[in-house]
Amino acid sequence: METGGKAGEPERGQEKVASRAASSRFMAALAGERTDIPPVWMMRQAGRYLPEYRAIRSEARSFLDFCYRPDLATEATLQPIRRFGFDAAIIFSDILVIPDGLGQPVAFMEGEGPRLDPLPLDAVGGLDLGRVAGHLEPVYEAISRVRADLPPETALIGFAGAPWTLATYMVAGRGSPDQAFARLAAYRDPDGFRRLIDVLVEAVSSHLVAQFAAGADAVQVFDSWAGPLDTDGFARWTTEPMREIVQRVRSAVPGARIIGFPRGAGTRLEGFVQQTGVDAVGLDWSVSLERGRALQAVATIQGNLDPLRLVAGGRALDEGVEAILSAFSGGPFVFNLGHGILPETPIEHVERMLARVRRA
Ligand SMILES: Cc1c2[nH]c(c1CCC(=O)O)Cc1[nH]c(c(CCC(=O)O)c1C)Cc1[nH]c(c(CCC(=O)O)c1C)Cc1[nH]c(c(C)c1CCC(=O)O)C2
Repeated sequence: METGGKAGEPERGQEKVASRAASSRFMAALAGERTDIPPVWMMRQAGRYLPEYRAIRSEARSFLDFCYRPDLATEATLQPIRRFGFDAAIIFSDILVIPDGLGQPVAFMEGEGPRLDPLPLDAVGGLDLGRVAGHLEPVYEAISRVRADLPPETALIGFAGAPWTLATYMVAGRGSPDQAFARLAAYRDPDGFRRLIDVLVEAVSSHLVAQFAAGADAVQVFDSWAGPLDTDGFARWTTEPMREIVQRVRSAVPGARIIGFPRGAGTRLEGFVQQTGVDAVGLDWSVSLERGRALQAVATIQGNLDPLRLVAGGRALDEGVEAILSAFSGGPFVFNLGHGILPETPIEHVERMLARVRRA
């Protein structure tokens, strides 16, 4: 592994958090090092494309019940590591455990995605921050078990949804492609919306700190719906809350490694990185290779293969992988998809991608 700091790098990596996977390729990349072979993992790497996941999925009454069963969550987290030997495991859970923990119950409808009773902004005071840590205890238990079972060179990633993305589900009660409902709510009642975001900043920060305490080596914050925000909204609801989360987590866990993933941020990525202080930034597949390379001067980048190339296989896959490797291998880089792996992805395509990334 080569070491070489990044240009313009502030005092990053001075105080290192005690990490079981401190010597791993993945942790080196998060520290700003260029590695000989890029570390690789996949968003949604545990899940329905794996027969062994489908086999244990029916053991739980519901998807959230599955997430809250440490035995099942541990097994699902380890499955893709055993099969593919990724450089990092990500704890099997969901971003919506936070609203569920705050007392806004979440249900997953087969084939329809999540459903919540929509939260009116004047009911934000009824959310119960005191409930979250106890409710999420099974997640921390699963993290401890996974860390104990993982090879030391495999990093364990904890995660949370970003406040804006969580808020979109909480106020609308479901997902939507443009988040019109949440954007309108934020325009009509910015003070009420701010109160919701403030509650979520606190819940997300505590959840991330607790995941580090349980054994996570790094964390990723998913802002899956950052894209539809306008310039002012992006600053208020994505960048500013993330800046505060980074600050809070690092004050509790010095040297904590944090990956931000503001999906759809486009031209706003540089500002996001500089203003939040994240160690690494996830790139969706719409981010050009040139922009990605420019970002490596300020942060480690992670991404950004179109998950449909992985479904297609063949030339589409090979060319996509090669283009990313040749553009990004000269700087700090974690190979990943630009969003989660799709359930219809053939396993042989994942093997082919890994062989190319590792030049095996
Ligand atoms: C928005 C969001 C959610 N969850 C998540 C996000 C952010 C990333 C993104 O944008 O996709 C994040 C998430 N969800 C899940 C993980 C596990 C770790 C991993 O392997 O990456 C992670 C990191 C498991 C899951 N979360 C979900 C599944 C599928 C449910 C099942 O297996 O029955 C899994 C494996 C369900 C889920 N969970 C969510 C939705 C919208 C859905 C339904 C859509 C779908 O089915 O893919 C909310």
